[in-house]
Amino acid sequence: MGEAPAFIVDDPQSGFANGLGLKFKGCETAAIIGDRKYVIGPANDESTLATEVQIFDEISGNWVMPTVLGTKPKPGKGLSAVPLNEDRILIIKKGSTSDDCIWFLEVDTEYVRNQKKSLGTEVVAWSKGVLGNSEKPVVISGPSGVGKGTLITMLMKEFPSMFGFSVSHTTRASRNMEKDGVHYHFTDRSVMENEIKDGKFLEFANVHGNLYGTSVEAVEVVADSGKRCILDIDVQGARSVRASSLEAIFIFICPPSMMELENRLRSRGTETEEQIQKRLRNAKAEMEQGKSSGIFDYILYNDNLEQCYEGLKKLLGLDGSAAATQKTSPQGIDLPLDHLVTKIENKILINCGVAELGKAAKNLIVLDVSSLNGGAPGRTRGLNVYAVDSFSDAFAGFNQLS
Ligand SMILES: Nc1nc2c(ncn2[C@@H]2O[C@H](COP(=O)(O)OP(=O)(O)O)[C@@H](O)[C@H]2O)c(=O)[nH]1
Ligand SMILES: Nc1ncnc2c1ncn2[C@@H]1O[C@H](COP(=O)(O)OP(=O)(O)O)[C@@H](O)[C@H]1O
Repeated sequence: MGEAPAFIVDDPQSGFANGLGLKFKGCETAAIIGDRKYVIGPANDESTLATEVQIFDEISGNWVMPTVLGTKPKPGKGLSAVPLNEDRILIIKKGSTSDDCIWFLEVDTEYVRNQKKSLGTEVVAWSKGVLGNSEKPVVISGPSGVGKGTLITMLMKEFPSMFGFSVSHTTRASRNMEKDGVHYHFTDRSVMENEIKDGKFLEFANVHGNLYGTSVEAVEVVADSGKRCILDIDVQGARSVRASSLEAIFIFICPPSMMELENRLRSRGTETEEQIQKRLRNAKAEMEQGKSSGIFDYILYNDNLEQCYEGLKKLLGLDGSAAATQKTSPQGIDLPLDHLVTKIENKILINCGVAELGKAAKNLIVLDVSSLNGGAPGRTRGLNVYAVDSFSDAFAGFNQLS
């Protein structure tokens, strides 16, 4: 049996409904947790373009120094604060860019009690509220020189708003045309090994004598932008991802022959003879594992590039129809001033009001708070955001609503 809603705000202008609700005074909002009131809004100091949180401690009767959260709320756009538990508040605000940022704050209650001269709140996680991100990430593997990079570049060029590349870390030297942070994050082995120890990597492997790895951050950055993540990783990495909690589609790319693979590697002209020989030796084992390991959902032969690309698009459901493109394009969420927020257990429903004629954006947005995984600052992204058609769709699974 489901619980009653924690609160439902019928009239946002009327103040704190059920002791937990929202207060809209222009672009200001507040939440009360126990003896503390958290007021969130534009900074009093007009010269700073910031949103601030101020905490009022009822017991000491003191206001705590404001903490800066990020850029100012957008004029005319909504801002809400939802208490999640004793020390966490979810702040929902329209970002300063075209996206809606959802800020999830962990409040340092210790500070409020001790009146320390430090920040009273800390942003522990954030997520951009973008719809259309439910498609599984795509893992692409295959021997060096088979054409993975070429195929991925074609896909990203044709569907720029749909796919985002997971930028790996590597200890290998950069090639002429490669840019740090775009093709790879080029790094030192000792730095990367420490980061691996710190749990920052989803997977890593020694490939052709260098260390390569996918950071959790690399995948989250793409997810936060509302795009479908593409990973270009070797077979060992694909095996690790298969064993991880990341659900993905695994595609292995094969060359038409080893001779053609060698031709492509040589004509690319990015490796020394020694490196080419190493890559060709490794290619044999990779081909065997790729075809027989059971890791991969699909095998594609890259003989004719155009045909292989068409095959890839077909696997990804991109058959060229407008409907397919529409289905996976991310949509930002509008957040008007007069939206309503409802929280039931782990779900928060934002009702953004009546749809503007001709606008595709859905107006009932669900934030699934249970998908937040907690942890260190900057590591806790992953709020699951989706649109529904009706209130009951949002809370399907709860047996009873009061
Ligand atoms: N496991 C793993 N492999 C990666 C990662 N990034 C790249 N690779 C693989 O490392 C191998 C070498 O990549 P690279 O040095 O760019 O050479 P190329 O494949 O010949 O273009 C390829 O098989 C890539 O798929 C990663 O983050 N993790
Ligand atoms: N189907 C194909 N036919 C001929 N050359 C190809 C084909 N696919 C890719 N290439 C070329 O082969 C070389 C290696 O491709 P690349 O995408 O760098 O491989 P990978 O990323 O798998 O190492 C590049 O010069 C690319 O232009």
